[in-house]
Amino acid sequence: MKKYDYILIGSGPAAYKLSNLLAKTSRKVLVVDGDEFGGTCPNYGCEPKIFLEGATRVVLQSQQLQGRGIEQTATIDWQKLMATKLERFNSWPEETKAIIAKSHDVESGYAHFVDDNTIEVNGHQYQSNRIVIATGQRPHRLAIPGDQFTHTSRDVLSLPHLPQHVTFIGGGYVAMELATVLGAAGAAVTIIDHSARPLKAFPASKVQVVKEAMEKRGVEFLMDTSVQGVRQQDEGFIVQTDQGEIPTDYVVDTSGRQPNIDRLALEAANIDIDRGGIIVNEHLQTSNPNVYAIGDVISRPQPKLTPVAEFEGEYLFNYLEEKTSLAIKYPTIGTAAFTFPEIAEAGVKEEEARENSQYQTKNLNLKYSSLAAGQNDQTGKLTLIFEGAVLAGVSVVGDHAADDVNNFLPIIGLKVTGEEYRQAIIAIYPALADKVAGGLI
Ligand SMILES: Cc1cc2nc3c(=O)[nH]c(=O)nc-3n(C[C@H](O)[C@H](O)[C@H](O)COP(=O)(O)OP(=O)(O)OC[C@H]3O[C@@H](n4cnc5c(N)ncnc54)[C@H](O)[C@@H]3O)c2cc1C
Ligand SMILES: NC(=O)c1ccc[n+]([C@@H]2O[C@H](COP(=O)([O-])OP(=O)(O)OC[C@H]3O[C@@H](n4cnc5c(N)ncnc54)[C@H](O)[C@@H]3O)[C@@H](O)[C@H]2O)c1
Repeated sequence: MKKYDYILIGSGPAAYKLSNLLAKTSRKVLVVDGDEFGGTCPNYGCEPKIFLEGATRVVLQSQQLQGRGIEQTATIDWQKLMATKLERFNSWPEETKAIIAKSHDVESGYAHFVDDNTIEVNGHQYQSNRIVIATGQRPHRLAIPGDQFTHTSRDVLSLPHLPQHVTFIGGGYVAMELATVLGAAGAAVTIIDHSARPLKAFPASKVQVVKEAMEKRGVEFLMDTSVQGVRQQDEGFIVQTDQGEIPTDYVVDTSGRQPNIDRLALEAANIDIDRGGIIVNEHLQTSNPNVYAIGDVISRPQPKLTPVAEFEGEYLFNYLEEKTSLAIKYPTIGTAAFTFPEIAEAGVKEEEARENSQYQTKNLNLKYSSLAAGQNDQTGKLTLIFEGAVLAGVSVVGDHAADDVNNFLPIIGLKVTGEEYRQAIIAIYPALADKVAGGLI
Protein backbone atom coordinates (compact mmCIF):
# COMPACT_ATOMS: atom_id res chain seq x y z
CA MET A 1 0.00 0.00 0.00
CA LYS A 2 1.32 3.46 -0.93
CA LYS A 3 1.98 5.81 2.01
CA TYR A 4 1.90 9.61 1.91
CA ASP A 5 2.75 12.50 4.23
CA TYR A 6 -0.57 14.07 3.21
CA ILE A 7 -3.67 12.89 1.35
CA LEU A 8 -6.03 15.65 0.20
CA ILE A 9 -9.56 14.53 -0.69
CA GLY A 10 -10.95 17.18 -3.06
CA SER A 11 -9.15 19.77 -5.20
CA GLY A 12 -11.37 22.86 -4.79
CA PRO A 13 -10.12 26.20 -3.42
CA ALA A 14 -9.48 24.76 0.09
CA ALA A 15 -7.37 21.78 -1.04
CA TYR A 16 -5.82 23.66 -3.98
CA LYS A 17 -4.46 26.32 -1.61
CA LEU A 18 -3.04 23.65 0.70
CA SER A 19 -1.56 21.70 -2.23
CA ASN A 20 0.14 24.87 -3.55
CA LEU A 21 1.75 25.53 -0.18
CA LEU A 22 2.82 21.87 0.17
CA ALA A 23 4.37 22.08 -3.31
CA LYS A 24 7.05 24.31 -1.77
CA THR A 25 8.05 21.52 0.66
CA SER A 26 9.46 18.02 0.11
CA ARG A 27 6.29 16.36 1.45
CA LYS A 28 4.88 13.36 -0.40
CA VAL A 29 1.29 14.31 -1.26
CA LEU A 30 -1.67 12.63 -3.00
CA VAL A 31 -4.56 14.78 -4.28
CA VAL A 32 -7.81 12.98 -5.17
CA ASP A 33 -10.89 14.39 -6.93
CA GLY A 34 -13.93 12.52 -8.23
CA ASP A 35 -15.13 15.32 -10.48
CA GLU A 36 -13.55 18.31 -12.24
CA PHE A 37 -10.20 19.32 -10.74
CA GLY A 38 -10.40 22.81 -9.20
CA GLY A 39 -13.80 22.15 -7.60
CA THR A 40 -16.94 24.28 -7.54
CA CYS A 41 -15.66 27.85 -7.70
CA PRO A 42 -13.71 27.83 -11.00
CA ASN A 43 -15.77 25.20 -12.81
CA TYR A 44 -19.42 25.58 -11.77
CA GLY A 45 -19.54 28.37 -9.17
CA CYS A 46 -18.10 31.85 -8.63
CA GLU A 47 -15.97 32.19 -11.73
CA PRO A 48 -18.36 31.25 -14.56
CA LYS A 49 -21.04 33.16 -12.61
CA ILE A 50 -19.01 36.38 -12.52
CA PHE A 51 -17.96 35.87 -16.15
CA LEU A 52 -21.65 35.86 -17.21
CA GLU A 53 -22.30 38.79 -14.89
CA GLY A 54 -19.94 40.88 -17.06
CA ALA A 55 -22.35 40.78 -20.01
CA THR A 56 -25.37 41.02 -17.69
CA ARG A 57 -24.12 44.28 -16.21
CA VAL A 58 -23.75 45.92 -19.64
CA VAL A 59 -27.36 45.06 -20.50
CA LEU A 60 -28.80 46.23 -17.19
CA GLN A 61 -26.74 49.41 -17.05
CA SER A 62 -27.75 50.30 -20.60
CA GLN A 63 -31.41 49.72 -19.68
CA GLN A 64 -30.94 51.92 -16.63
CA LEU A 65 -29.59 54.74 -18.81
CA GLN A 66 -32.20 54.51 -21.54
CA GLY A 67 -33.60 57.93 -22.37
CA ARG A 68 -30.70 59.62 -20.59
CA GLY A 69 -28.39 59.74 -23.60
CA ILE A 70 -28.34 55.98 -24.20
CA GLU A 71 -30.86 55.20 -26.93
CA GLN A 72 -30.14 51.55 -27.74
CA THR A 73 -29.98 49.05 -24.94
CA ALA A 74 -27.59 46.10 -25.16
CA THR A 75 -28.99 42.60 -25.67
CA ILE A 76 -27.49 39.16 -25.01
CA ASP A 77 -27.09 36.42 -27.61
CA TRP A 78 -27.14 33.54 -25.12
CA GLN A 79 -25.60 30.94 -27.41
CA LYS A 80 -22.66 33.21 -28.27
CA LEU A 81 -22.21 34.16 -24.62
CA MET A 82 -22.15 30.46 -23.70
CA ALA A 83 -19.66 29.74 -26.48
CA THR A 84 -17.29 32.39 -25.09
CA LYS A 85 -17.81 30.97 -21.60
CA LEU A 86 -16.92 27.45 -22.77
CA GLU A 87 -13.89 28.77 -24.64
CA ARG A 88 -12.55 30.25 -21.42
CA PHE A 89 -13.50 27.54 -18.92
CA ASN A 90 -13.50 24.18 -20.73
CA SER A 91 -9.79 23.48 -20.36
CA TRP A 92 -9.52 24.55 -16.71
CA PRO A 93 -10.05 21.17 -14.96
CA GLU A 94 -7.34 19.44 -17.00
CA GLU A 95 -5.00 22.43 -16.59
CA THR A 96 -5.60 22.47 -12.83
CA LYS A 97 -4.95 18.75 -12.60
CA ALA A 98 -1.72 19.19 -14.58
CA ILE A 99 -0.55 22.02 -12.28
CA ILE A 100 -1.13 19.88 -9.18
CA ALA A 101 0.53 16.86 -10.87
CA LYS A 102 3.77 18.86 -11.32
CA SER A 103 4.36 18.57 -7.56
CA HIS A 104 2.10 15.81 -6.25
CA ASP A 105 0.52 12.47 -7.18
CA VAL A 106 -3.05 12.90 -8.47
CA GLU A 107 -5.88 10.40 -8.74
CA SER A 108 -9.25 10.94 -10.49
CA GLY A 109 -11.96 9.15 -8.55
CA TYR A 110 -14.10 9.31 -5.42
CA ALA A 111 -12.34 8.46 -2.16
CA HIS A 112 -13.78 6.63 0.84
CA PHE A 113 -12.31 5.64 4.18
CA VAL A 114 -11.36 2.04 4.89
CA ASP A 115 -10.04 2.61 8.41
CA ASP A 116 -8.57 5.33 10.64
CA ASN A 117 -5.77 6.31 8.25
CA THR A 118 -6.54 4.51 4.99
CA ILE A 119 -8.62 5.59 2.01
CA GLU A 120 -9.56 3.76 -1.17
CA VAL A 121 -9.88 5.25 -4.65
CA ASN A 122 -10.57 3.24 -7.81
CA GLY A 123 -9.84 0.01 -5.88
CA HIS A 124 -6.39 1.20 -4.69
CA GLN A 125 -5.65 1.88 -1.02
CA TYR A 126 -3.53 4.75 0.28
CA GLN A 127 -2.38 5.51 3.80
CA SER A 128 -1.46 8.71 5.66
CA ASN A 129 -1.53 10.13 9.18
CA ARG A 130 -2.57 13.48 7.70
CA ILE A 131 -5.68 12.98 5.62
CA VAL A 132 -7.47 16.25 4.77
CA ILE A 133 -11.14 16.18 3.74
CA ALA A 134 -11.95 19.14 1.45
CA THR A 135 -14.92 17.75 -0.42
CA GLY A 136 -17.09 20.92 -0.42
CA GLN A 137 -20.84 21.05 -0.87
CA ARG A 138 -23.29 20.24 -3.63
CA PRO A 139 -26.78 21.55 -4.43
CA HIS A 140 -29.47 20.29 -2.10
CA ARG A 141 -32.25 18.49 -4.02
CA LEU A 142 -35.81 18.74 -2.74
CA ALA A 143 -37.54 15.37 -2.52
CA ILE A 144 -40.78 16.38 -4.26
CA PRO A 145 -42.89 14.64 -6.90
CA GLY A 146 -41.30 15.54 -10.25
CA ASP A 147 -37.85 16.26 -8.80
CA GLN A 148 -36.38 14.54 -11.86
CA PHE A 149 -37.46 17.62 -13.88
CA THR A 150 -35.49 20.08 -11.73
CA HIS A 151 -32.02 21.40 -12.53
CA THR A 152 -29.12 22.82 -10.51
CA SER A 153 -26.94 25.95 -10.63
CA ARG A 154 -24.34 23.84 -12.43
CA ASP A 155 -26.80 23.15 -15.27
CA VAL A 156 -27.72 26.85 -15.53
CA LEU A 157 -24.07 27.89 -15.83
CA SER A 158 -23.81 25.65 -18.93
CA LEU A 159 -27.31 26.14 -20.31
CA PRO A 160 -27.12 25.71 -24.11
CA HIS A 161 -30.42 27.49 -24.95
CA LEU A 162 -32.17 30.25 -23.03
CA PRO A 163 -35.63 29.08 -21.84
CA GLN A 164 -38.53 31.53 -22.16
CA HIS A 165 -39.56 31.16 -18.53
CA VAL A 166 -37.42 29.93 -15.62
CA THR A 167 -38.63 29.11 -12.08
CA PHE A 168 -36.23 29.01 -9.13
CA ILE A 169 -37.27 27.10 -6.01
CA GLY A 170 -35.46 28.95 -3.20
CA GLY A 171 -34.43 32.62 -3.17
CA GLY A 172 -30.89 32.57 -1.72
CA TYR A 173 -27.59 33.75 -3.16
CA VAL A 174 -27.56 31.27 -6.05
CA ALA A 175 -31.13 31.95 -7.21
CA MET A 176 -30.87 35.73 -6.98
CA GLU A 177 -27.60 35.86 -8.92
CA LEU A 178 -28.64 33.41 -11.63
CA ALA A 179 -32.07 35.07 -11.94
CA THR A 180 -30.26 38.36 -12.58
CA VAL A 181 -28.22 36.78 -15.39
CA LEU A 182 -31.10 34.89 -17.04
CA GLY A 183 -33.46 37.87 -16.69
CA ALA A 184 -30.96 40.21 -18.36
CA ALA A 185 -30.54 37.66 -21.16
CA GLY A 186 -34.29 37.84 -21.84
CA ALA A 187 -35.90 35.02 -19.85
CA ALA A 188 -38.98 35.65 -17.72
CA VAL A 189 -38.19 34.59 -14.13
CA THR A 190 -40.20 33.48 -11.09
CA ILE A 191 -38.55 32.98 -7.68
CA ILE A 192 -40.42 30.93 -5.08
CA ASP A 193 -39.34 30.79 -1.44
CA HIS A 194 -41.09 29.28 1.55
CA SER A 195 -39.86 32.09 3.79
CA ALA A 196 -40.89 35.76 3.92
CA ARG A 197 -37.96 37.25 1.99
CA PRO A 198 -35.10 36.30 -0.28
CA LEU A 199 -31.38 36.66 0.60
CA LYS A 200 -31.96 36.14 4.32
CA ALA A 201 -28.26 36.55 5.08
CA PHE A 202 -28.44 40.28 4.30
CA PRO A 203 -30.22 43.22 6.02
CA ALA A 204 -33.96 43.27 5.26
CA SER A 205 -34.20 46.92 4.16
CA LYS A 206 -31.38 46.52 1.63
CA VAL A 207 -32.72 43.20 0.32
CA GLN A 208 -36.02 44.99 -0.29
CA VAL A 209 -34.18 47.45 -2.58
CA VAL A 210 -32.73 44.56 -4.64
CA LYS A 211 -36.11 42.79 -4.76
CA GLU A 212 -37.92 45.93 -5.93
CA ALA A 213 -35.31 46.57 -8.65
CA MET A 214 -35.71 42.98 -9.88
CA GLU A 215 -39.52 43.26 -9.77
CA LYS A 216 -39.32 46.43 -11.86
CA ARG A 217 -37.47 44.38 -14.47
CA GLY A 218 -40.27 41.80 -14.43
CA VAL A 219 -38.96 39.17 -11.99
CA GLU A 220 -41.86 37.64 -10.06
CA PHE A 221 -41.37 36.77 -6.37
CA LEU A 222 -43.67 34.29 -4.63
CA MET A 223 -42.72 34.42 -0.95
CA ASP A 224 -44.22 32.34 1.88
CA THR A 225 -44.99 29.78 -0.80
CA SER A 226 -44.46 26.02 -0.57
CA VAL A 227 -43.69 23.95 -3.63
CA GLN A 228 -45.60 20.67 -3.77
CA GLY A 229 -44.29 19.20 -6.99
CA VAL A 230 -43.37 19.62 -10.64
CA ARG A 231 -45.20 17.92 -13.49
CA GLN A 232 -44.48 17.75 -17.19
CA GLN A 233 -47.03 18.97 -19.72
CA ASP A 234 -47.05 19.04 -23.53
CA GLU A 235 -44.73 22.01 -23.68
CA GLY A 236 -42.77 22.69 -20.53
CA PHE A 237 -43.70 22.07 -16.90
CA ILE A 238 -46.11 23.07 -14.16
CA VAL A 239 -44.75 23.95 -10.73
CA GLN A 240 -47.45 23.14 -8.18
CA THR A 241 -47.48 25.35 -5.08
CA ASP A 242 -49.87 25.96 -2.19
CA GLN A 243 -50.67 29.32 -3.87
CA GLY A 244 -51.47 27.94 -7.34
CA GLU A 245 -49.80 26.53 -10.44
CA ILE A 246 -46.96 28.13 -12.40
CA PRO A 247 -46.42 27.15 -16.04
CA THR A 248 -42.69 27.28 -16.83
CA ASP A 249 -40.04 25.99 -19.23
CA TYR A 250 -37.18 25.26 -16.84
CA VAL A 251 -37.10 24.63 -13.08
CA VAL A 252 -34.01 25.17 -10.93
CA ASP A 253 -33.76 23.75 -7.42
CA THR A 254 -31.92 26.47 -5.48
CA SER A 255 -33.09 25.36 -2.04
CA GLY A 256 -29.55 25.41 -0.59
CA ARG A 257 -26.34 23.38 -0.51
CA GLN A 258 -25.32 20.31 1.50
CA PRO A 259 -21.94 18.89 2.51
CA ASN A 260 -20.34 16.20 0.30
CA ILE A 261 -19.93 13.53 2.98
CA ASP A 262 -22.10 10.62 1.93
CA ARG A 263 -19.54 8.93 -0.37
CA LEU A 264 -16.74 9.10 2.22
CA ALA A 265 -17.77 6.21 4.53
CA LEU A 266 -16.85 8.46 7.48
CA GLU A 267 -18.03 5.85 9.97
CA ALA A 268 -15.12 3.59 8.95
CA ALA A 269 -12.75 6.26 10.31
CA ASN A 270 -14.89 7.36 13.30
CA ILE A 271 -15.36 10.92 11.99
CA ASP A 272 -18.21 12.83 13.64
CA ILE A 273 -20.68 15.00 11.70
CA ASP A 274 -23.69 17.17 12.38
CA ARG A 275 -26.26 18.84 10.10
CA GLY A 276 -23.70 21.46 8.98
CA GLY A 277 -21.05 18.95 7.90
CA ILE A 278 -17.86 17.54 9.44
CA ILE A 279 -17.22 18.60 13.03
CA VAL A 280 -13.72 20.02 13.59
CA ASN A 281 -11.90 21.52 16.57
CA GLU A 282 -10.05 24.86 16.67
CA HIS A 283 -7.19 23.27 14.67
CA LEU A 284 -9.54 21.91 11.99
CA GLN A 285 -8.95 18.39 13.29
CA THR A 286 -11.87 15.94 13.17
CA SER A 287 -12.82 13.43 15.88
CA ASN A 288 -10.20 11.17 14.25
CA PRO A 289 -6.72 12.59 15.10
CA ASN A 290 -5.31 11.51 11.69
CA VAL A 291 -7.96 13.41 9.77
CA TYR A 292 -8.54 17.16 9.25
CA ALA A 293 -11.26 18.97 7.29
CA ILE A 294 -11.31 22.36 5.53
CA GLY A 295 -13.60 24.40 3.28
CA ASP A 296 -17.34 24.21 2.69
CA VAL A 297 -17.60 20.64 4.00
CA ILE A 298 -16.99 21.63 7.63
CA SER A 299 -19.66 22.59 10.13
CA ARG A 300 -18.98 26.18 11.18
CA PRO A 301 -20.87 29.48 11.46
CA GLN A 302 -18.66 31.42 9.00
CA PRO A 303 -20.07 31.82 5.47
CA LYS A 304 -19.18 29.16 2.90
CA LEU A 305 -17.06 31.17 0.49
CA THR A 306 -13.94 30.63 -1.60
CA PRO A 307 -11.62 32.97 0.37
CA VAL A 308 -12.76 31.35 3.64
CA ALA A 309 -11.95 27.88 2.22
CA GLU A 310 -8.52 29.16 1.11
CA PHE A 311 -7.89 30.74 4.51
CA GLU A 312 -8.51 27.37 6.16
CA GLY A 313 -6.17 25.65 3.67
CA GLU A 314 -3.43 28.13 4.58
CA TYR A 315 -4.10 27.87 8.32
CA LEU A 316 -3.90 24.07 8.19
CA PHE A 317 -0.59 24.22 6.31
CA ASN A 318 0.86 26.54 8.95
CA TYR A 319 -0.47 24.40 11.78
CA LEU A 320 0.64 21.02 10.46
CA GLU A 321 4.00 22.34 9.31
CA GLU A 322 4.48 23.74 12.85
CA LYS A 323 4.58 27.40 11.84
CA THR A 324 1.79 28.11 14.34
CA SER A 325 0.24 26.30 17.29
CA LEU A 326 -2.56 28.84 17.74
CA ALA A 327 -6.24 28.08 17.20
CA ILE A 328 -7.74 29.26 13.90
CA LYS A 329 -9.04 32.82 14.18
CA TYR A 330 -11.18 34.05 11.30
CA PRO A 331 -10.58 37.62 10.14
CA THR A 332 -13.29 40.06 9.03
CA ILE A 333 -15.12 38.38 6.15
CA GLY A 334 -16.77 40.36 3.36
CA THR A 335 -19.69 38.84 1.49
CA ALA A 336 -21.75 39.96 -1.51
CA ALA A 337 -24.56 38.81 -3.76
CA PHE A 338 -23.78 39.78 -7.36
CA THR A 339 -27.31 40.85 -8.17
CA PHE A 340 -28.11 44.19 -9.86
CA PRO A 341 -27.96 46.26 -7.75
CA GLU A 342 -25.47 44.29 -5.66
CA ILE A 343 -25.76 43.81 -1.93
CA ALA A 344 -22.76 43.35 0.36
CA GLU A 345 -21.74 43.50 3.98
CA ALA A 346 -18.95 42.83 6.47
CA GLY A 347 -18.43 42.89 10.23
CA VAL A 348 -21.20 43.61 12.73
CA LYS A 349 -24.63 43.19 11.16
CA GLU A 350 -27.30 45.91 11.08
CA GLU A 351 -29.77 43.79 13.11
CA GLU A 352 -27.15 43.17 15.82
CA ALA A 353 -26.24 46.88 15.98
CA ARG A 354 -29.88 47.86 16.38
CA GLU A 355 -30.26 45.59 19.41
CA ASN A 356 -26.98 46.59 21.07
CA SER A 357 -26.37 50.07 22.49
CA GLN A 358 -22.56 49.81 22.20
CA TYR A 359 -22.94 50.41 18.45
CA GLN A 360 -23.84 53.65 16.65
CA THR A 361 -25.26 53.49 13.14
CA LYS A 362 -24.83 56.01 10.34
CA ASN A 363 -26.88 55.80 7.11
CA LEU A 364 -25.81 57.50 3.88
CA ASN A 365 -27.63 57.85 0.59
CA LEU A 366 -25.24 57.25 -2.30
CA LYS A 367 -27.45 58.28 -5.20
CA TYR A 368 -26.39 61.94 -4.98
CA SER A 369 -22.78 61.26 -6.00
CA SER A 370 -21.97 62.10 -9.63
CA LEU A 371 -20.67 58.55 -10.04
CA ALA A 372 -24.08 57.08 -9.18
CA ALA A 373 -25.99 59.85 -10.98
CA GLY A 374 -23.97 59.29 -14.17
CA GLN A 375 -24.98 55.63 -14.10
CA ASN A 376 -28.53 56.53 -12.97
CA ASP A 377 -28.12 54.24 -9.97
CA GLN A 378 -30.95 55.39 -7.68
CA THR A 379 -30.53 52.50 -5.25
CA GLY A 380 -27.29 53.25 -3.39
CA LYS A 381 -27.49 53.06 0.40
CA LEU A 382 -24.57 52.70 2.80
CA THR A 383 -24.81 51.82 6.49
CA LEU A 384 -21.78 52.20 8.74
CA ILE A 385 -21.74 50.71 12.22
CA PHE A 386 -19.30 52.23 14.69
CA GLU A 387 -18.13 51.03 18.07
CA GLY A 388 -16.86 54.31 19.49
CA ALA A 389 -14.41 55.72 16.95
CA VAL A 390 -13.80 52.37 15.27
CA LEU A 391 -15.76 51.07 12.29
CA ALA A 392 -17.21 47.67 13.24
CA GLY A 393 -19.51 46.88 10.32
CA VAL A 394 -20.70 48.01 6.90
CA SER A 395 -23.50 47.10 4.54
CA VAL A 396 -24.21 48.49 1.09
CA VAL A 397 -26.82 48.13 -1.60
CA GLY A 398 -25.98 49.68 -4.97
CA ASP A 399 -24.57 48.84 -8.38
CA HIS A 400 -21.02 48.52 -6.95
CA ALA A 401 -21.75 47.29 -3.42
CA ALA A 402 -19.14 44.48 -3.49
CA ASP A 403 -16.32 46.90 -4.35
CA ASP A 404 -17.65 49.45 -1.85
CA VAL A 405 -17.51 46.91 0.97
CA ASN A 406 -14.05 45.72 -0.12
CA ASN A 407 -12.90 49.32 0.27
CA PHE A 408 -14.09 49.37 3.89
CA LEU A 409 -12.67 45.95 4.85
CA PRO A 410 -9.12 47.06 5.77
CA ILE A 411 -10.58 49.75 8.02
CA ILE A 412 -12.74 47.24 9.88
CA GLY A 413 -10.18 44.41 9.90
CA LEU A 414 -7.26 46.59 11.01
CA LYS A 415 -9.43 48.60 13.45
CA VAL A 416 -8.35 51.94 12.02
CA THR A 417 -10.21 55.03 13.25
CA GLY A 418 -11.62 57.57 10.77
CA GLU A 419 -9.01 60.08 11.91
CA GLU A 420 -6.12 57.61 11.37
CA TYR A 421 -7.50 56.72 7.93
CA ARG A 422 -7.74 60.36 6.82
CA GLN A 423 -4.22 61.10 8.05
CA ALA A 424 -2.80 58.08 6.17
CA ILE A 425 -4.78 57.97 2.91
CA ILE A 426 -5.95 60.26 0.13
CA ALA A 427 -8.11 58.05 -2.09
CA ILE A 428 -8.56 58.53 -5.83
CA TYR A 429 -11.40 60.96 -6.47
CA PRO A 430 -14.21 60.70 -7.62
CA ALA A 431 -14.00 56.90 -7.68
CA LEU A 432 -15.63 54.30 -5.44
CA ALA A 433 -12.96 54.48 -2.73
CA ASP A 434 -13.82 58.14 -2.21
CA LYS A 435 -17.01 57.03 -0.46
CA VAL A 436 -14.87 55.54 2.29
CA ALA A 437 -13.35 58.79 3.46
CA GLY A 438 -16.75 60.50 3.02
CA GLY A 439 -18.45 57.88 5.18
CA LEU A 440 -15.90 58.10 7.97
CA ILE A 441 -16.19 61.87 8.46
C1 LIG B 1 -23.28 29.09 -8.22
C2 LIG B 1 -22.28 29.41 -7.13
C3 LIG B 1 -21.72 30.67 -7.05
C4 LIG B 1 -20.78 30.96 -6.07
N1 LIG B 1 -20.28 32.23 -6.01
C5 LIG B 1 -19.36 32.54 -5.07
C6 LIG B 1 -18.79 33.85 -5.03
O1 LIG B 1 -19.13 34.73 -5.82
N2 LIG B 1 -17.84 34.11 -4.09
C7 LIG B 1 -17.44 33.15 -3.19
O2 LIG B 1 -16.55 33.44 -2.37
N3 LIG B 1 -17.98 31.90 -3.20
C8 LIG B 1 -18.93 31.59 -4.11
N4 LIG B 1 -19.46 30.32 -4.14
C9 LIG B 1 -19.02 29.34 -3.11
C10 LIG B 1 -17.66 28.69 -3.49
O3 LIG B 1 -17.76 28.08 -4.76
C11 LIG B 1 -17.27 27.66 -2.43
O4 LIG B 1 -17.25 28.29 -1.16
C12 LIG B 1 -15.90 27.05 -2.68
O5 LIG B 1 -15.83 26.41 -3.94
C13 LIG B 1 -15.58 26.03 -1.57
O6 LIG B 1 -14.34 25.40 -1.84
P1 LIG B 1 -14.05 23.93 -1.28
O7 LIG B 1 -12.64 23.63 -1.70
O8 LIG B 1 -14.38 23.83 0.14
O9 LIG B 1 -15.06 22.96 -2.05
P2 LIG B 1 -15.37 22.73 -3.62
O10 LIG B 1 -14.93 23.85 -4.46
O11 LIG B 1 -16.82 22.35 -3.69
O12 LIG B 1 -14.46 21.46 -3.99
C14 LIG B 1 -14.68 20.20 -3.44
C15 LIG B 1 -14.14 19.15 -4.40
O13 LIG B 1 -14.18 17.88 -3.73
C16 LIG B 1 -14.55 16.87 -4.68
N5 LIG B 1 -15.09 15.70 -3.97
C17 LIG B 1 -16.27 15.60 -3.30
N6 LIG B 1 -16.37 14.37 -2.73
C18 LIG B 1 -15.25 13.69 -3.05
C19 LIG B 1 -14.75 12.38 -2.74
N7 LIG B 1 -15.43 11.53 -1.97
N8 LIG B 1 -13.55 12.02 -3.26
C20 LIG B 1 -12.83 12.86 -4.04
N9 LIG B 1 -13.25 14.13 -4.35
C21 LIG B 1 -14.43 14.52 -3.84
C22 LIG B 1 -15.57 17.57 -5.57
O14 LIG B 1 -15.63 16.91 -6.83
C23 LIG B 1 -14.97 18.98 -5.68
O15 LIG B 1 -14.13 19.08 -6.81
C24 LIG B 1 -20.39 29.97 -5.12
C25 LIG B 1 -20.95 28.68 -5.20
C26 LIG B 1 -21.88 28.41 -6.19
C27 LIG B 1 -22.47 27.02 -6.26
N1 LIG C 1 -21.83 35.60 -4.12
C1 LIG C 1 -21.47 34.62 -3.32
O1 LIG C 1 -20.56 34.75 -2.50
C2 LIG C 1 -22.18 33.29 -3.39
C3 LIG C 1 -22.96 32.98 -4.49
C4 LIG C 1 -23.61 31.74 -4.51
C5 LIG C 1 -23.46 30.85 -3.46
N2 LIG C 1 -22.69 31.19 -2.40
C6 LIG C 1 -22.56 30.26 -1.25
O2 LIG C 1 -23.44 29.17 -1.41
C7 LIG C 1 -24.29 29.08 -0.27
C8 LIG C 1 -25.59 28.46 -0.68
O3 LIG C 1 -26.36 29.35 -1.50
P1 LIG C 1 -27.82 28.91 -1.93
O4 LIG C 1 -28.46 30.02 -2.66
O5 LIG C 1 -27.74 27.56 -2.57
O6 LIG C 1 -28.54 28.64 -0.54
P2 LIG C 1 -29.17 29.67 0.51
O7 LIG C 1 -29.19 28.93 1.79
O8 LIG C 1 -28.56 31.01 0.43
O9 LIG C 1 -30.68 29.84 -0.03
C9 LIG C 1 -31.58 28.80 -0.10
C10 LIG C 1 -32.98 29.40 -0.13
O10 LIG C 1 -33.90 28.35 -0.42
C11 LIG C 1 -35.05 28.51 0.38
N3 LIG C 1 -35.67 27.19 0.51
C12 LIG C 1 -35.17 26.08 1.13
N4 LIG C 1 -36.04 25.05 1.02
C13 LIG C 1 -37.10 25.50 0.30
C14 LIG C 1 -38.32 24.93 -0.14
N5 LIG C 1 -38.63 23.66 0.15
N6 LIG C 1 -39.18 25.69 -0.83
C15 LIG C 1 -38.89 27.00 -1.11
N7 LIG C 1 -37.75 27.60 -0.71
C16 LIG C 1 -36.88 26.87 -0.02
C17 LIG C 1 -34.52 29.08 1.70
O11 LIG C 1 -35.54 29.76 2.41
C18 LIG C 1 -33.42 30.03 1.19
O12 LIG C 1 -33.93 31.33 0.95
C19 LIG C 1 -24.38 30.51 0.25
O13 LIG C 1 -24.76 30.55 1.60
C20 LIG C 1 -22.97 30.97 0.04
O14 LIG C 1 -22.17 30.53 1.11
C21 LIG C 1 -22.06 32.39 -2.35
